[in-house]
Amino acid sequence: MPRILVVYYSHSGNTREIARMLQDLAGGDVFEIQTVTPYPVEYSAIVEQVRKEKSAGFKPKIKGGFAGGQDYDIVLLGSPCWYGTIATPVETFLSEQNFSGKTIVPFITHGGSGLGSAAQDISALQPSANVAHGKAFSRSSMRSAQNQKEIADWLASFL
Ligand SMILES: Cc1cc2nc3c(=O)[nH]c(=O)nc-3n(C[C@H](O)[C@H](O)[C@H](O)COP(=O)(O)O)c2cc1C
Repeated sequence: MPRILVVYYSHSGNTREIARMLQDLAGGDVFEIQTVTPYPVEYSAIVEQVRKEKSAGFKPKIKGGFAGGQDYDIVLLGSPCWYGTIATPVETFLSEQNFSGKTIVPFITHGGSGLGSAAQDISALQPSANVAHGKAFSRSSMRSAQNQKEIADWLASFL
């Protein structure tokens, strides 16, 4: 049985919900990435703040507490889609960890963009990991029973 880590960042709860479903089905450990300074709750405020941060190349500081990158075989890595890719706190996390030789499977919740460039951008930050294509979850349909079956089938395809 592979050793599984579910690690994710979630601002408004969607990615957290998928992370919980994955952990229920696949088992393993869970780690939630949290920023030191929380982002504003209001949607237009966070969208504007992140837009400015990205154009300035700013990476938010995250809370510590995870040091076990080499303890797992499969890392299910969850993020909201922010501007067509993984959220900046996930970029910070990846830039601080070592998942070389490990398999990273992205799962992304989004409002219409799908996976965007998540897999390529994760590979750029963890060049020695095997990064799978991953799975996108639309925030409007992620709670459907159909989706729950899809999640179980998707996990069964690589576990
Ligand atoms: C800063 C920011 C940027 C976003 N950019 C995109 C985007 O480029 N494409 C998209 O489909 N959704 C985008 N969204 C919507 C989120 O991906 C979507 O609501 C996601 O499910 C939120 O996940 P969470 O509840 O785990 O934070 C953006 C949301 C935020 C806050």
